[in-house]
Amino acid sequence: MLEIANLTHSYGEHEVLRDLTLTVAEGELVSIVGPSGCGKSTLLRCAAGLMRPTSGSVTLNGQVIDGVPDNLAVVFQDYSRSLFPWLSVRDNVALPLRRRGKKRADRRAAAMEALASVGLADAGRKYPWQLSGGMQQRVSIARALAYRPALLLMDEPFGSVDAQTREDLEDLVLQVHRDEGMTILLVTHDIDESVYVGDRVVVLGRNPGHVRAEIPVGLPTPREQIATRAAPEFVQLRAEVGRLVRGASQQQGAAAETAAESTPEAEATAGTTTPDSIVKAATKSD
Ligand SMILES: Nc1ncnc2c1ncn2[C@@H]1O[C@H](COP(=O)(O)OP(=O)(O)OP(=O)(O)O)[C@@H](O)[C@H]1O
Repeated sequence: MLEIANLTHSYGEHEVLRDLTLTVAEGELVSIVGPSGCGKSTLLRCAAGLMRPTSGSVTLNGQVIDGVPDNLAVVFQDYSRSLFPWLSVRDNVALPLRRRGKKRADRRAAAMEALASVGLADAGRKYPWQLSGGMQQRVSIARALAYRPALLLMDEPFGSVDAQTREDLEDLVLQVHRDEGMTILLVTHDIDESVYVGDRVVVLGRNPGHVRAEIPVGLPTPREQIATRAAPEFVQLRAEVGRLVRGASQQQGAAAETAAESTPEAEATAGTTTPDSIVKAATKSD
């Protein structure tokens, strides 16, 4: 389904990813974790076709990605910049469906169905700014779900919501993954979350970013927030991933740290998306 081969990316002189190879099978949910600045968002932007890698390739179902493909959706952490404030919630969700060639009434019906699946059946006529942060992120997720992408990319999608909403959204993503067989690549800072939602956890090392380890998560499904997290297998996996991420953080000495320091401009966009890419992602289906 998704094949990332020998991907290298540099911002100017700063090499962020080197020779990274990763395959995601159809219907798989892969979590990506790694120390801050190891290039997780850069990897996702390259996979989304929002950014061209310096070298290497990304192919989706055998097609080289060279621009944002039609059958892909992206959910970013920064929901406040990815919804259009002048469109109702329903129209925000319906907008990308134009690209699917659906009629207006069908687009709206699909949007309402997706909103209902994220518990926002009554919010369709509201505007994004009338909703809480967690609700706005659910709208972003509904928009991605309504589009029924072959591949869903999520960059820290639950990073800005409260703990309870975060758990609800994790379970929603698991449900969609299970019911629709959707292929998902999810970047997170949260080690527990990477194990709880993942079929596989990919740990990135840094300076420059590379695949440090791939850990299959053999936990039974459906998963449940309290029982799954209390299971000895979960506790063991979490410890293993935690050790690998900590090891990756300590991998490089102070010199490498300094070399990896980025410009203020780069920091302004690190871990999120540029305004351009947000607009492109949000309007890619227009
Ligand atoms: N547009 C850009 N221009 C220049 N440098 C950038 C740009 N975007 C990111 N960087 C730099 O590339 C490195 C990797 O950034 P990236 O956001 O991909 O890492 P990350 O693993 O997602 O980080 P975090 O976990 O902190 O969100 C960082 O040093 C960052 O400052």
